[in-house]
Amino acid sequence: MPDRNKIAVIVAGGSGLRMGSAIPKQFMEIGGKPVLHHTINAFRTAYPDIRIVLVIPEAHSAFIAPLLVSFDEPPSMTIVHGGETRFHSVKNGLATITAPAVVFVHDGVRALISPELVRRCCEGALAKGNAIPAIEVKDSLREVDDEGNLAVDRSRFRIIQTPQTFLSEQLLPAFEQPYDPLFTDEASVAERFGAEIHLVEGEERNIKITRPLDLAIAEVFLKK
Ligand SMILES: Nc1ccn([C@@H]2O[C@H](COP(=O)(O)OP(=O)(O)OP(=O)(O)O)[C@@H](O)[C@H]2O)c(=O)n1
Ligand SMILES: C[C@](O)(CO)[C@H](O)COP(=O)(O)O
Repeated sequence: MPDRNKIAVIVAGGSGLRMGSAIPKQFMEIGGKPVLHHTINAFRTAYPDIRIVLVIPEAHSAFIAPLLVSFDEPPSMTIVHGGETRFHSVKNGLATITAPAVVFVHDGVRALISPELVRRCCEGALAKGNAIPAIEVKDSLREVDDEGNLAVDRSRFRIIQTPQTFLSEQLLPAFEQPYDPLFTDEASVAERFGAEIHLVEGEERNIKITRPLDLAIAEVFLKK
């Protein structure tokens, strides 16, 4: 397959209610730089010519300028407004894509991602159409319902991460489907549209910064 454009749709359109911070978590600083700075840098390190599509709520526009000045060399970046749910935010980001590309959809708050994982996902998508990073479950699992709870075999499950990476011709048509609350990630959207999903090895450290404890963990890794 000839060399393809690479586009990272970085979704940061959420409100971060579980973090409970005054500043939205995607703009909080770690090691003197906004969380999104670290996320964007991992993609630029993996592929210096990558195009970044950053999805943020209109209400957070004031945070864009400080983010841009945090880079020595500002990235080539398209800014798009977020939607009501993650699905709608991703859809707004995908609307900017007009030519064939490898598309990474990544949670802006997964700032600990390594450039190696970005490259692994790209190679997987080029080989199989999509690549979804996943890690094994460390804890015991129980299935809970109204009747009680039951131990389940954890080896049958995986924890799913981002960047969920696709050839654009597979991902864009899938996002024309009507929204379903079961669409918690891009793999679920593409699968409903008929795609076979391919997992690649994720990273333990690629956490989604959700609560204050996650921020403390991120500081350990990213503080210089
Ligand atoms: N309408 C939305 C909701 C979420 N996201 C993004 O999807 C990623 C994963 O969501 P999560 O971390 O759960 O973010 P929030 O929705 O901001 O958090 P909370 O549920 O605590 O409010 C985040 O990068 C978030 O900004 C988005 O772009 N648009
Ligand atoms: C996409 C995701 O990060 C994969 O684990 C996750 O599904 C996002 O869920 P959220 O409820 O929107 O945070």
